Amino acid sequence: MLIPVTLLTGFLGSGKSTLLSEILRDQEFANAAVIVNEFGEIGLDDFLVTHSKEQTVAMTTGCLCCTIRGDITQTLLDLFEKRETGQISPFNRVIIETTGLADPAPVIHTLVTEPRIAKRYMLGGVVCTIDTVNGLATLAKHEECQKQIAVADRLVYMKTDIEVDEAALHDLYNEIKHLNPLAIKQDRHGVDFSLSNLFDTTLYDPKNDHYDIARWLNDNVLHTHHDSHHHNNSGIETFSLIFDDPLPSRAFLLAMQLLISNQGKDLLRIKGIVNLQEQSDRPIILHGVQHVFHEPLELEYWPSEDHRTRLVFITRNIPKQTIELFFKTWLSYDAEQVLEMSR
Ligand SMILES: Nc1nc2c(ncn2[C@@H]2O[C@H](COP(=O)(O)OP(=O)(O)OP(=O)(O)O)[C@@H](O)[C@H]2O)c(=O)[nH]1
Repeated sequence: MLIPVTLLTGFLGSGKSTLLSEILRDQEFANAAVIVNEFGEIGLDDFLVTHSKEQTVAMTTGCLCCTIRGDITQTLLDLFEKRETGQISPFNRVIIETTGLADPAPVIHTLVTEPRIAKRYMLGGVVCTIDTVNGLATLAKHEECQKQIAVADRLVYMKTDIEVDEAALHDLYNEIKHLNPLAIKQDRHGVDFSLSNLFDTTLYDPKNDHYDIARWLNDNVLHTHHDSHHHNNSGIETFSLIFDDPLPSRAFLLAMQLLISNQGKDLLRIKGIVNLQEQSDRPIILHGVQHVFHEPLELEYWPSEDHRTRLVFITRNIPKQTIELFFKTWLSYDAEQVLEMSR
């Protein structure tokens, strides 16, 4: 059983620590281990220190972007080791709070690509807090904030108990909907706010013991409201591609590889389920963040009646038409042409 790791992101002062201490006060998350990247300052909530001391690791080695990959690997391995040897209580999940300025991508890369980590942990999702009081201004000024929002699975609107200009709030919600229509959004002070909904956003649904593609892709948002072609100044957009017929494996996988190696940094996130001609009864699950891809997962069976290939993209400055045309071109080649081009 892999231990899920949830990344808690959000801009400086947006409420990450506040949300985290709330999580740790909840009985349901009593067995969570916490890693805090402090960026050279001590900001741990008192509660957190007293209640889950031995399971809280503070990393103060500097800028997350530069040091995180080595650090996070070592920290996660140490935690696991201590868990195995009984030095700390057997945590069942890990929450990593990143610094406000950090790009979540390096942490996700580490989780997915470092083999010792991938054997013990899995990405349980990315949660991003949003400061509804200062959000619009921050979004306009900081590209990394837009990116944090774009790659998140769950967004939490914080500080909604503070009165702000209705029109500004409306603009903020709109802006966020365009940056990330797929993420499930919650109002921290809303009546139906639920901490449990922030976790376990993976394909496998442990409650019902099956793969839940619809929940994972959450792409019905795109189909019902049309794809988000709205261009704001961030250039970030979300769209899905659907292929009705099974795809030729070689052409498809090569196209995917080319796309990732050439456009990787602007493919903020790709998720999908793929029907390949050669193995049409066993779908392939794709999951990537920028130029890093999980080893494609092969399912034994189709989780639902829908056997179409469905790919969801969150891109920056790559319009849907470009990707669509790219696949169309590749998939139109016959096997021999593809073989020729892959040499
Ligand atoms: N009224 C109100 N205040 C909040 C809420 N969330 C956070 N705050 C306050 O906002 C300030 C910043 O919150 P933190 O939780 O420290 O934010 P952070 O994202 O961890 O900040 P950094 O660690 O600096 O990146 C604190 O003074 C919090 O008490 C909220 O929902 N309502």
